[in-house]
Amino acid sequence: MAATLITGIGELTTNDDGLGRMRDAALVMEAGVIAWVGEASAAPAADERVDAAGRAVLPGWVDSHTHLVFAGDRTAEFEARMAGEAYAAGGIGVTVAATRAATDEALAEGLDRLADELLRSGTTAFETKTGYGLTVADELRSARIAAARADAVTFLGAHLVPEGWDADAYVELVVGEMLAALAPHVDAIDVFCERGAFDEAQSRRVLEAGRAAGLALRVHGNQLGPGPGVRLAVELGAASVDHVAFLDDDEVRMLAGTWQGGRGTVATVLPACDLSTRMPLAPARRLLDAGAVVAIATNCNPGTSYTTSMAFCVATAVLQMGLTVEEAVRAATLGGAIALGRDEPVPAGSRPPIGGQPAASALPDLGRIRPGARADLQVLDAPSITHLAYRPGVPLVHAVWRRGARAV
Ligand SMILES: N=CN[C@@H](CCC(=O)O)C(=O)O
Ligand SMILES: [Zn+2]
Repeated sequence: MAATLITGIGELTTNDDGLGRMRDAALVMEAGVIAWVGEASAAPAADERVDAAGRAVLPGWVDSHTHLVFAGDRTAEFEARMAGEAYAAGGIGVTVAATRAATDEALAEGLDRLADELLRSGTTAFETKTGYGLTVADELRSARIAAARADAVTFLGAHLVPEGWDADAYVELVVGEMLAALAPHVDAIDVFCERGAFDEAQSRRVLEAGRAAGLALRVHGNQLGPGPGVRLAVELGAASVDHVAFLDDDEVRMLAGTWQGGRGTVATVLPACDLSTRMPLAPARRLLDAGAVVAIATNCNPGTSYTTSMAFCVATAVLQMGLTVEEAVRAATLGGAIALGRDEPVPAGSRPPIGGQPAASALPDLGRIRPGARADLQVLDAPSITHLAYRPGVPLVHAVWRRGARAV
């Protein structure tokens, strides 16, 4: 496979502790991975040479929380919310009905459209969830469709109690027949632990069953108000707890404490969702100050956050959550990779460090620009990552490489 040299990089954000943030840099990609990183003046020869002309280069975004397998539209619900109505978990049911009625082809086309949109906006790896099927057959086809395009797939059968079901009986379906059908196709299990969705005992039942099936754990927690989601995620060693808009000091300390002496639970903040539901912004600044590991993701879904723009989320995290640009970029790249257990290479036949399905072939790490990492990067039409927040809303993506191939 031909080697590509990108030279003339004005500012290179590597997320690598040794390499840091470099000026006048160059890198070489070969066979889908980064082969060399260093000063432009020391760059080796390659088959193809690209001049970045002083632009900034950074890892592609790693969007670790999306819901992209769905049909239907919730514009009216959004309008009502902007007119003052509160978001309620029950809105999920509208998308469930439309998703069940859609053909496989329509669902796959919808996913492809959003995945292409992600790529055009600099996202080179993404997770997506089931959760709009809520029958064994509908969840299974969502997982299969997702697996054809996403880098990681999460089983979210416990998204909402479907109409006509008793909550505890539905949980038994999720942890029984549904989990058995989906486990071979997914990396993780998730539960919406919130008033109007699943309570603490039901959430625990779902997560413990997922863990017994060898899956990594995720929790939608503390989104609409204080609740048991974060404590449960920490107690059970979840890979991530997502939303975290309502956290007390103990919960912040608890999340930070999970990183003392090993892998912990990533706090994934979803700034576009907080804005679109008119909820308080998650306390990302407090989390970082306490020593927690934070990821930023879009939570792209038709109800609470219909955006694929990680750049928008990064700008919001800087302008409204108090992160520096460097912290926000790290959370939206390496933070996402950590949440997905992909921040280190995964040898063939072994599981990613957070659990999940054994990798069929070796998987290079995501979220960093360093030798051996997957060659996923974006070139900005700007001299520095600072422009992501300094010029909010401006489409700054100049070029994208994914697995070493030019994608944009
Ligand atoms: N909170 C639960 N699930 C989604 C919302 C899904 C929907 O409203 O369709 C979320 O992450 O915000
Ligand atoms: Zn979500």
